[in-house]
This record gives sequence, C-alpha cells and structure tokens, in this order.
Amino acid sequence: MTPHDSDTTLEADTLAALERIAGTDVLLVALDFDGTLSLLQKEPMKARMLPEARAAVDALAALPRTVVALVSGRTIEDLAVISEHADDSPIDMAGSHGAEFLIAGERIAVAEEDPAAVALRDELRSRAEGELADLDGVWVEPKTYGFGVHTRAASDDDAARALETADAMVAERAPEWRRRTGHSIVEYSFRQEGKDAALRVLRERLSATAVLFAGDDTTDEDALGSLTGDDLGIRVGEGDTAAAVRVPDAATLSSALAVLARLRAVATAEAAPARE
Ligand SMILES: O=P(O)(O)OC[C@H]1O[C@H](O[C@H]2O[C@H](CO)[C@@H](O)[C@H](O)[C@H]2O)[C@H](O)[C@@H](O)[C@@H]1O
Repeated sequence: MTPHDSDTTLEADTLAALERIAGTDVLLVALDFDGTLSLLQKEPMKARMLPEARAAVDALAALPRTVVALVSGRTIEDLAVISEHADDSPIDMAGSHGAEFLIAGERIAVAEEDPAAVALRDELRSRAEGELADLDGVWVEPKTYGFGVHTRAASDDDAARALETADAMVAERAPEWRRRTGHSIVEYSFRQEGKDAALRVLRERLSATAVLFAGDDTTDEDALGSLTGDDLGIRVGEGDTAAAVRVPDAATLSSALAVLARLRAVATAEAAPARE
C-alpha cells in the first residue's frame, strides 16, 4: 500500500505534485489559515483548524527537514489564539500578510515601529469604528498595521455603505496605505508587505529547497505567484490563480496535507532535522 492508496478524494495531478515535492531535501509547508485550514466563520475569532488539517499539520511539523509555517493576514496574536499555538510549538507564523513573524519562538517585526504611522492607524481605526457603528453586522477589526472592515454579517446595502465610508476616509488621510480585499472584508494597512514577502523570509531562513503554499483568497495570490522551480502552489476553492494545482475546499486540502505527511515520512526516514 502506498501512502495515498486509501485516499480517493484527490485528483491524479494533485497526488503527482505531492509525490514530487515530498522528496525535496528541505521542505517548507506554508499555509494560509482562514478558508484554507479552517472553514470561514461568521465570528472571526471562532475559526479553528479542521481536525484533519490539525492532525496533518502536526504530523508534518514533527518530521525531519520539514518546517510548517502559518502565513496569514491575521495579527500574530490572533493567529496564535485561533491556531491554538503552544509556546513550544515547532510551527512558525507569519502574520499581517508578511509584516510580522514568530519564527522558532522569536518575535520578529519587519521594521521599527513608526510612531506617526501608529498614531494615524489609531485615528483612522477609531474614526471607522465611530462612523460604521450604526451599520448592523459591520465590524472593524484592529490590525497591527491598520484595520479591517468585516461585512460578512451585514446586508448588501450596509456593506456597500461601510466600504464607501472607509474607502473615502483612507483615500483622504492615508492614500499610500495598501488596500486588500478578501472574503467579506476590506483591509487597510500602512505596511505594504504581501505573503510573497513572508515566503521569501521563511524560505531564506530555512534554506528550503522547495516550498508548498496553499491558500484560498486573493491575498494568497501574492504568495502563489511568487513560487518557482520545485515549489508547489495549491489554490483552495474557486477564483483566478497562479497555483499549479486546485482543490475544491478546505476538507480536500486537509486530505492532501495528510497524504503529504505520509509521503514525507517515507522520504525523510532517517534524515537529520533541518533545524538542529
Ligand atoms: O490570510 P488568512 O489567514 O486567510 O486571513 C484572512 C483574514 O481572515 C479573517 O477574516 C476571514 O475569516 C473570518 C473567519 O472565518 C471571516 O469571518 C471573514 O469574513 C473572512 O474575511 C480575519 O478576520 C482577517 O483579519 C484576515 O486578514
């Protein structure tokens, strides 16, 4: 029996791609969180990894010459909560789309704190909270480098009004901020880094010989579009993508990660750990 004989949900091209990358020397498995490892939830802090995803991530992280990193738009603090990240976890994290990291337990920001930018963030965030307070189902999420406007629980009209208001406010006071759209969210940030930057940092620190990245959203395309050579990009769900492989949903991605863990265990048997 091969490591994936029991799996019937994966397409042949997905299995072939997993077999290929499982044999690389030093593997970075970089994974988006919301919509990729977890299902999308109405209340953002209730998101958790699917149980099969959790098991596969833990299995991969325990293997030699294999590092798992969560690469998310969330702040590092929120990502630690929703991923139930223990202090001694071997799993690395990139937060705020690649502008902050927790690597091997060490907290790393990509730049010194800029007091003027932080003051503007606080001003715009509290203005947004005030101006959007009357719109049912709209929520302003505090972010390390800006804020997000959630509209998942709002009517179409209230969602449109919320985004119009926030867009106008940011265009007037902070036109240089990066604007990102995601699933029922628009985010505004004074840092420009995308998930491609996160992969660059993680790949270099590890000297990875190949990177697998999986994601479900437009913000993940920064990372998927940056992959080269022996890397593998997996798009979860629909939408234009630069990924080589697509799986229909987070549950199927969990199965793919479980297969990868089994293939990688065989490939790395008796190999020395990448981080010693
Ligand atoms: O990069 P990700 O890990 O995918 O994070 C992207 C954003 O995820 C969160 O919002 C999304 O998930 C919520 C929970 O399922 C959902 O309610 C919301 O509609 C989605 O947009 C998070 O709240 C954001 O900060 C992240 O940037």
